[in-house]
Amino acid sequence: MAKVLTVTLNPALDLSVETQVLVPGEVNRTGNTRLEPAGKGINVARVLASLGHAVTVTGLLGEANAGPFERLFEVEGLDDQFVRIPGQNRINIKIAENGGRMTDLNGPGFRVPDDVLNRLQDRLAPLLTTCDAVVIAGSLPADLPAPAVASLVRQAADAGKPVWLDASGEGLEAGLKAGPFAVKPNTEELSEWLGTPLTNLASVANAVARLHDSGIANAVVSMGADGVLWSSPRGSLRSRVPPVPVVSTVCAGDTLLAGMLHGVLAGQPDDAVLAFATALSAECVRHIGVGNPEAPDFSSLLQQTRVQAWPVDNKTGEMPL
Ligand SMILES: Nc1ncnc2c1ncn2[C@@H]1O[C@H](COP(=O)(O)OP(=O)(O)OP(=O)(O)O)[C@@H](O)[C@H]1O
Ligand SMILES: O=P(O)(O)OC[C@@]1(O)O[C@H](CO)[C@@H](O)[C@@H]1O
Repeated sequence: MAKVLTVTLNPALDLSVETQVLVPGEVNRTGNTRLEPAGKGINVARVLASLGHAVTVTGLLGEANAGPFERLFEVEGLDDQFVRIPGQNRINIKIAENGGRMTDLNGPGFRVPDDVLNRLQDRLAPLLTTCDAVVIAGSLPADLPAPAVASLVRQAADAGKPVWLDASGEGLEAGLKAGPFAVKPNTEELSEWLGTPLTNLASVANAVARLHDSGIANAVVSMGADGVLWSSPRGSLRSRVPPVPVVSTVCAGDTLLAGMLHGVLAGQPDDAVLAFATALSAECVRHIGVGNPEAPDFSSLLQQTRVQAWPVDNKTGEMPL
């Protein structure tokens, strides 16, 4: 099994709430609620650890409410190398309505000290000597400038490690310029990066071609219920998800990324990598929290997941997602 380092610059306690249709401005009675330490890199780490990998988690962690995170790292066997900073980790609210609609309320995060990037890079340096891959995932705290993502991607790439990047907005734009090995935007994030709406598979493929033009070897585009498009130097594959009841789609992208990294590091064939990662992300949406590879019916989900080759240069036609 591999050694993976995940970087989370803006962790969050996720407050997940299941409810009927939300009526703004009214008292709404909820179903299940759960408060859990999260943030994209931490979610990826949990899935990778459950798949048997040795995972180190780093990034920035607010000291004021670090306790639940520290307990999670201990229980899940994650090596905690977070840089502590003053202040609170944000609380993000995830409202899952029983009709499948999700509403995310994500906070800006803590204020960071001036020397924080140097401290983080000092922490990363020895960790980069021993890991097989690096995941940099999630947003930046409000006052950490986006070029910080580029600095971290470059540091890991200069150490010879493949970087898997999952960022959005300015962080994505800056990070892409530093040449990560793989990037996992969803269609919304990719559309924002490109500055054009993505309405069909041909437009997604066009955006993916632009990622390749800018030097990115692996583009993994998550398209929600429409599955995944993975384009690499070996070609393009498109997966379709198995039918599942949807409770919460939060963490589905993180689960997908972890599943992809798991298969790639194991040297599995591309279609098997994508099928496994897609099935695991579909498992994830059936409940709150990250995907569970030990789900009793996981092999059935995997069997129902379809993967087909997709010609990325096919930019004609109005092929629906
Ligand atoms: N309704 C659904 N049914 C089955 N699978 C789904 C559904 N929604 C998402 N998935 C699976 O999860 C993957 C990731 O979902 P999505 O594109 O929403 O990621 P994301 O926006 O990055 O998620 P997040 O950032 O909340 O982790 C999809 O590509 C798909 O494989
Ligand atoms: O605000 P960001 O950092 O972009 O996203 C944070 C977040 O929405 O991502 C995870 C799901 O992918 C959640 O655990 C967390 O709340």
